[in-house]
Amino acid sequence: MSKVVLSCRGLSKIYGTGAENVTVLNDVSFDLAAGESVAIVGASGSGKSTFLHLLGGLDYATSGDVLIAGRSWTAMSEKERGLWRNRHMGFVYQHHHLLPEFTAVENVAMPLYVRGLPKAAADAEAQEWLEKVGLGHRLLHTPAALSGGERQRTAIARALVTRPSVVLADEPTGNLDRQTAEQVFTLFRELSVQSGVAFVLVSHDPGLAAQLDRTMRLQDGVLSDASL
Ligand SMILES: Nc1ncnc2c1ncn2[C@@H]1O[C@H](COP(=O)(O)OP(=O)(O)OP(=O)(O)O)[C@@H](O)[C@H]1O
Repeated sequence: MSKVVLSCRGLSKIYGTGAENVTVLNDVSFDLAAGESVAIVGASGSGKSTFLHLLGGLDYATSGDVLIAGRSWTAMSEKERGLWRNRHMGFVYQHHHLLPEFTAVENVAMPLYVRGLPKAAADAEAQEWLEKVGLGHRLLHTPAALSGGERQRTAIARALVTRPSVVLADEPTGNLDRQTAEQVFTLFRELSVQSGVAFVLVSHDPGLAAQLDRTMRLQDGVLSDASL
């Protein structure tokens, strides 16, 4: 059995209090092995983004816990969470979240600067990743001078440059046209497989979900295997 890199145990999330409350996650338990990929599907409002935020330690569960590489988010301070995310996790969202005043290389190198890597070494790593996503000819462009697909490829390079254990992706190609979305997603999946990164994808697109190892459905607060 391969190593578990992400484990959630009895995870619940209730928004609001009293009669107004909404139970979005109800006692969810789930393990992800190193290098494994899973798609989370579910109707709009079923709690997919909430779940992803909790997996990334970006929000607080009402009860239960998430462990990343063996460490629990609830046992960490905000500062420790930031360091642990930088060490173990990559994130890609529907919107690229690139910093507008920095070049593609600097955007990709940003998590390495945060780690304290000297700029020249970080930029060299970032350049390698931009070449892997087919943007070796766009190194010094700022986000405004990149196409939508190029921005998402830059965001993918930034998520993988730290060689994380887990990547969380929330509709990573949701803003792209169908053909570009498929190309960008296939590249993302292939690079994750090559790097041995575990992958959690939230997507409305069954075609993308089908490319991953497993599909799980979130419905009425319960996470279940969608193939059953
Ligand atoms: N801060 C909040 N306070 C109260 N309710 C919230 C909050 N954030 C989300 N919700 C509710 O929790 C439920 C789940 O929201 P979430 O965004 O996780 O769903 P989703 O499955 O990602 O939806 P979509 O596919 O439309 O993006 C929704 O009913 C939403 O209204």
